[in-house]
Amino acid sequence: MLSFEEIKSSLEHAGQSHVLQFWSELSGDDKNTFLVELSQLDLNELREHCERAAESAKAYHSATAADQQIEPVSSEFIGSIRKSDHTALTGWENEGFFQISQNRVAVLLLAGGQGTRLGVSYPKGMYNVGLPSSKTLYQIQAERICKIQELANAKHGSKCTVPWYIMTSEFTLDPTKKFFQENKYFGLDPSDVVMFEQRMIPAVTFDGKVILQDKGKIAMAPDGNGGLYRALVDNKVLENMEERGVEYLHVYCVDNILVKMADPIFIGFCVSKGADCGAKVVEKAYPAEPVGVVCKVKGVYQVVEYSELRPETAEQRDPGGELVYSAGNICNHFFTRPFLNEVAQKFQGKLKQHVALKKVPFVDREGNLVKPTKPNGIKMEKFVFDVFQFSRKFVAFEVLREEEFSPLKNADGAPLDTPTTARQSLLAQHYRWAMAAGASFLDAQGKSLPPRPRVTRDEYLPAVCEISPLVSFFGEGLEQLLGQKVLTTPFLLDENRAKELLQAQ
Ligand SMILES: CC(=O)N[C@H]1[C@@H](OP(=O)(O)OP(=O)(O)OC[C@H]2O[C@@H](n3ccc(=O)[nH]c3=O)[C@H](O)[C@@H]2O)O[C@H](CO)[C@@H](O)[C@@H]1O
Repeated sequence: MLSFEEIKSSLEHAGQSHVLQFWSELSGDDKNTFLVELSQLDLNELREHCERAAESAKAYHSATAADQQIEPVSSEFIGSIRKSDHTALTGWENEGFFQISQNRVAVLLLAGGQGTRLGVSYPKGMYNVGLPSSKTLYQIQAERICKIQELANAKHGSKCTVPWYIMTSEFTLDPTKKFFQENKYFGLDPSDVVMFEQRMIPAVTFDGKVILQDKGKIAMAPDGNGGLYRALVDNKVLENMEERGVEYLHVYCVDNILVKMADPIFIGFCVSKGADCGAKVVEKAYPAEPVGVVCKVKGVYQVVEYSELRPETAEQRDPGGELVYSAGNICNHFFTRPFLNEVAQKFQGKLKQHVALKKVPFVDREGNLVKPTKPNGIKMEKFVFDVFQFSRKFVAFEVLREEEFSPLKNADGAPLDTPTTARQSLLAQHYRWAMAAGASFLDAQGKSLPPRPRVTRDEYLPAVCEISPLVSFFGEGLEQLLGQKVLTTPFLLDENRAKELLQAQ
């Protein structure tokens, strides 16, 4: 820990001496806590950070939009589930399973966000969207890892591991760790779940002053999901991957209830194409949908984030009436370990800083706590996809929204991306799987329910059917369990029920 004098002089040097303006009013304990916090700041970079933030704030409104010199990616460039034949899909899947069975594949969860829009005080992964099983997002994801290992083992006679790397932040590390411990890591080996923390950076006023959220506390925020690359270095995560022989990473965000972790088709597609970097996309649903778009900027593949895409660009349509910028980013990325190494060594300091203007509570000069009603602060964030530009071979892969994308962003009451839409998406998918396996449903009074094999989350679901990932990941293996079965809604297929169904045959 640095001494008070050292910190004082560094803050003066950075033009931030106001940070200590209430020092004399703090208790001994508060002084200590504050010194610890200040010692952890990168004081050498503080001046540059504050100056850059102030410049960004000035440039924010006058800036040439990030989406200038933007071109759509051609549809031929994008690999696609919909447009590929059975042979191609099976080939990629086999390749993916082979790599998994050889311990070359890991998944990496971005879980450092604060989930402000959802409005919960705990990590989003701990959210229970109200499924019959009451499973949380973390549990669903953990069980998918168990299952993918089992499927790869069954195919290749292996005993493989898919390590789970989880990037957390100061907000999410402790509760996430505790939650996993309390739940015995949902059946995974704790040594294969590697949690690490991203850095936090100070929020700054429009004129470049660090914001005090309390007399002895700076307003800090995680450095964006692109903080991943620095966090990989800080926490020696790439070394851990190398020791385990991991070559391919599937990086994903916490809130998509349909995420296909370590998806063998996606991994196999990227590996077969010799890609070092890849992204899954879905067709954008409507122009203002809050998803980034995969496109080219100045000839280089990139994602332009929804917050930086002008409405007039988002609304452009081709002569057939389709959105021109329709390749919606679902925050599912593929990276090779060598590519991540290169990014970590050469490029992570060069990643673009994105500016978000936020309402940041602060203490004024008199020491009163103020909750601003309009934005007063700047939070700088890096984005995980900003490394695509450094890729030698980038590929995009289009998947089906109803099978793979239903994010939880907003609290119930909002029209989309809520606990209700997430729950409905999963239940609709599981109902379709049961139908495809040959099941039919009765209501609680024993009356037969009309089949709707192609139902989606936006339609009326005739029956409630939830299938544990420990029983089936992709809908596989259900004919044997559910074929010709008449099931009563609500129906929960967990491992015990699966055993009973097998024994009854
Ligand atoms: C920058 C980014 O990736 N944007 C994507 C993100 O947008 P969106 O704005 O929804 O991004 P979120 O804020 O939800 O963050 C995405 C993920 O990154 C994590 N996180 C966020 C901030 C942070 O400092 N640390 C951290 O780990 C979150 O926990 C989450 O798992 O998902 C959308 C799909 O749902 C995509 O269309 C957007 O292009």
